[in-house]
Parts: sequence; C-alpha cells; structure tokens
Amino acid sequence: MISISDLSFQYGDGTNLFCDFSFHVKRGESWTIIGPSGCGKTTLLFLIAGLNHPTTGKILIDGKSIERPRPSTGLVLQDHGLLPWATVEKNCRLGLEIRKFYGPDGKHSPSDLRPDEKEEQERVEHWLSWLGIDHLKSMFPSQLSRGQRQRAAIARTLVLQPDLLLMDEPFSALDAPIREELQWVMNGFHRESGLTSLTVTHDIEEAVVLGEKILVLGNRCNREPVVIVNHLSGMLDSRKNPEFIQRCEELKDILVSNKQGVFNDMSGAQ
Ligand SMILES: Nc1ncnc2c1ncn2[C@@H]1O[C@H](COP(=O)(O)OP(=O)(O)OP(=O)(O)O)[C@@H](O)[C@H]1O
Repeated sequence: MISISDLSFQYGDGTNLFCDFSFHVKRGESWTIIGPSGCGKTTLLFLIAGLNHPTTGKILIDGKSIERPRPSTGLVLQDHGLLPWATVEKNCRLGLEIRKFYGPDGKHSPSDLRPDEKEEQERVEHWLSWLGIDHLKSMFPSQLSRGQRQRAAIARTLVLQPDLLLMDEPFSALDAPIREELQWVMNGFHRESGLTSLTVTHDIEEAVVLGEKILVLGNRCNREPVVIVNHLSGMLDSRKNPEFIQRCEELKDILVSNKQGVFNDMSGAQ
C-alpha cells in the first residue's frame, strides 16, 4: 500500500534525516516506528501524510505519488487537537464538515455531493460508543480527562473511514493503565477492521504490543530500514510472557547500540 523508494529528506537548515531510504508497507499491516529522539520518526509520518515532501525519491500510496494530504489518510497526534469550544460530538463531526467543504477528493466540493446525514450521524455515534465516550458527547474537551480526549480524537479520525491510520505518540501523555487500555482498544480495532496503521512511539512495550512490524530508526542519516517482524503484537496478556520480555530487551539493545549494522543478525529482523 505504501511504497517509499530512495527517499532523501532534509529540512531547510540542512538536517539530513533520510538518505536513499526505502521501505514498503502492505495493506492491512500494523506498524510501529521507534527510534531515538530526533531521528526522524515524526518527519517520516508527516512525509507519508503528505505534510512534508521528499527532497528526492518517491512516496506512493496505492501507486499514487503523495503531493498533498490524502483525504483517506487519518492522522492522530499526541496533543489530540480538539477544538476547545466545540462539544465532543461536534469535534467528531468536524472532519465530515470539512469534507463537505472540500469534497471527498480533498480539493473541490462537487455540486452533486449529497452526504447521507443520517448515516453520518450513525457513524459518529457508532465510534463514540465503540470508544466508550458516547455519554460524554455533549461535554467540551476541557471537561474530559486526557484519556477521554484522546479517545475523542481517535473517534473523530475513524468517523472519516480512513484506509490508512497514522498516529504520532497517541498515548504518550496517558497514565500506564489508560495507555494499556487504549492499546487494547486499538488492537481490537485493527483485528476487526484490517486497517493499515503506522504508530510512532517512544515506548518499547507499546511498539511490541501494537506493531506486527516494528521499524527501528537510528541516528541520522537513516539509510537501511531495520524491520522486526513481531508476532507478539495484539497479545496484551503476554506482557509477563518471557518471549514478550525478551523482545522488549532486544529492542532496547537495538536502541541503545544504535548502530544499524548490529541489527542484521537478529532473529526476526529483516
Ligand atoms: N520544521 C523543521 N525544521 C527544521 N528542523 C526540524 C523541523 N522539524 C523537525 N526538525 C528537526 O528534525 C529532526 C527530526 O525531528 P522529528 O520530530 O522527526 O524527530 P522524532 O524522531 O520524531 O523526535 P522525538 O522522538 O523527539 O519526537 C530533529 O532534529 C528536529 O529538530
């Protein structure tokens, strides 16, 4: 689904983050991206979202070059970005309203666009209920806990029926029990929907819980992707399982050694 070929990217100040970097994501896969602070995780996510543009190289989604944000890519950020003056329900409708303005292609609102408002409302209610916040729909973001706000931000994105979900440290501001609960929710969602997702995280356990594949970025400039194939994702009850603990230790070693050449011999890494 996502094909990144020979990507090079640098910011205007000359910071080279990616040099001839290539990797591919298949439809339905759930990836996590981990790496030291400043290595380019968010930048990579924003490149895939069409918010940054490659200096050279190509990023294709379903064969199409990403020149601008794609309407069917959903983005969830750490600070949730809810409008403070709108209720939870209105926040969840926000993307639908914007889509009416710009149209489903993200450019124009075609004159024959007649959204099915009943179906849209059902969709909003479905996701609010699925994320356990339907009873909060008339509340404002300031009246919610951080976990509830993050659920609202996820609901707002899922209402738009994305085929690709990009999340940048979505749970990092949350306390451990709430973070684990939301990881569980997202795992269930992934199993049911088969949505393709990429989640940036700092948290090693989260990377193992959420990522069927884990992309480990290293010190810049990132050249060779290090990918760990991880069959332990989705098994939250496995946190005490020795295999899970070992996988976390392996990942920690990789992050500490921070030398990509070391990774090639690791079992499961490709
Ligand atoms: N708009 C920008 N202009 C110039 N440099 C930037 C810009 N955005 C990020 N950078 C720099 O690029 C590097 C990578 O930033 P990025 O946010 O992608 O890293 P990250 O791996 O997500 O970091 P963290 O884990 O700390 O969030 C950093 O050194 C950062 O200072």
